[in-house]
Amino acid sequence: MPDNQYILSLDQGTTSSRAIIFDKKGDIISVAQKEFKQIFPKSGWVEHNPNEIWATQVSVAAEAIAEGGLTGLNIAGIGITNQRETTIVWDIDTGQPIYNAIVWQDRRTSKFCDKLKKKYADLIRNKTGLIIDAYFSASKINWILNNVKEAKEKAIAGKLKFGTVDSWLIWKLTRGKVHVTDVTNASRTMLFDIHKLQWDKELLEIFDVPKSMLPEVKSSSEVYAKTATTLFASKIPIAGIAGDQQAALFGQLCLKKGMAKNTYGTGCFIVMNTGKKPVVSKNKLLTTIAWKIGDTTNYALEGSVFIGGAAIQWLRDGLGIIKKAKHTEKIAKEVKDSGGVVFVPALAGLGAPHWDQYARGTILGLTRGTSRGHIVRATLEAIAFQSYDVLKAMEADTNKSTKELRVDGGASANNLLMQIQSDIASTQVVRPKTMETTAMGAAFLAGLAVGYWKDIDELEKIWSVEKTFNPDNCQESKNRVYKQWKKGVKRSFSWDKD
Ligand SMILES: Nc1ncnc2c1ncn2[C@@H]1O[C@H](COP(=O)(O)OP(=O)(O)O)[C@@H](O)[C@H]1O
Ligand SMILES: O=P(O)(O)OC[C@H](O)CO
Repeated sequence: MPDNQYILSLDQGTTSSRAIIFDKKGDIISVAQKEFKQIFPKSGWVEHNPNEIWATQVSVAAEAIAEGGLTGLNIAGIGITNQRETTIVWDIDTGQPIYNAIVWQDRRTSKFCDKLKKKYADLIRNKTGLIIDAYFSASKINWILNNVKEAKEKAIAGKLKFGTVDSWLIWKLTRGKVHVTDVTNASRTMLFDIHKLQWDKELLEIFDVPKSMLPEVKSSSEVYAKTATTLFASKIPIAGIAGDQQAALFGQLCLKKGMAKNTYGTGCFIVMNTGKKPVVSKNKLLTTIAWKIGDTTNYALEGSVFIGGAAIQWLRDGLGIIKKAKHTEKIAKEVKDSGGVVFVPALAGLGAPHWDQYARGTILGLTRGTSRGHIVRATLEAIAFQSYDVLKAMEADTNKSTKELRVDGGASANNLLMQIQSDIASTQVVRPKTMETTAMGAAFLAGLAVGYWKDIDELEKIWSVEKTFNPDNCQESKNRVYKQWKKGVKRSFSWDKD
């Protein structure tokens, strides 16, 4: 591979599209990022404009290439990583989406999912590893087909395509020639059998989705297609795809069974590599596909916490008690503990391991002595406690204690939060030097496919530690606050149910 070659990673997230160029040492050459509009048509509904997703993504890609002083000829391969579950349906005749992208956070299909739970909970869990919830793509496709004029007829006639964001981007990058996804994204649709690695006929019937709409499912690291020449003035191989949480697991090099990472972004996503066999959770975690490279499929357990850093945003934008997210560390240090305050940030229901879509945010234990510091500290504790609840469930499922948790995402910059996490979970919390682990994971997958990096050993040399947080030994106080937390969580359950 000549020296002037790089890997371009497209990281299409919930709030922004980013493009990052990596060199062989894993160093970042350039980054470009654009936010796009969040559309909230009704309470609980969240949409994106797929054309805006595409426009922002392609423009940041061009910007990153130009900023690095490069052209398409310098890009050895493209890796794509994306917000998962978000559902796009488009018409192959017009090339246009028939509805906005329905975002993973969207709750409009909750009632439909409630009905399905009664009959299909076990069947769906056994085939897909998932717990029935509006979070996943299947009920969102069903909604589009039943609510957009003529959609059902067009779908039956084979005129519509469905894709998670990776599929949509590849469709656009190839000017409508290639309709693919990878196993990690497919495993989040609720239509994919994670054991047989294929779309499942029975699930397609339950959700009333014609098979012709679905993309071909590929591994996470192979050349799927080349970009259309008109885009980057050269045909660049698209060579890696993974959902963003799986990409982060790979980018954190959690390649061995038992290794786990937590991404502290808007939500918290804790994912543990469980090796070559899927582990069926007895504790309401999701079984999902970590990646497939060659013929080898790696599985993972995942716990998604819906509100993580978003709780900090709420302190800033909702309550107005902080000016910047990063101020939380200093403010929380003004008090020695949360003074008995417990904040359960169930602002969008509770995800793993509770799965209560009717839970709502709860602040308990207020007294006249409660200060802003207590509430801010309770918020940081809540992020750590929610993640710990998931970790405990993982430990119970795998019969092993977690020795090390690798961390990334915006809120992992908060040293106090990381220390609280280490203390409460009694585990080492390890923050890497390169925090762009999601983009890096997709770059690694693409780079392996095109021979930019030879093998995993070469990747191991790239990842390095920035800071390690070691747990304190205050078991007694830990037990006390955790007990209070559990009490608070119970109080938040079913709050919004009639
Ligand atoms: N120093 C900090 N302390 C606590 N939370 C932070 C800090 N910096 C950023 N955050 C939170 O991290 C989130 C942004 O992280 P990011 O990884 O960019 O999220 P996403 O990819 O989900 O958009 C925001 O919700 C923000 O409130
Ligand atoms: O875009 P993020 O980083 O908020 O991640 C979204 C997840 O993939 C949803 O499952």
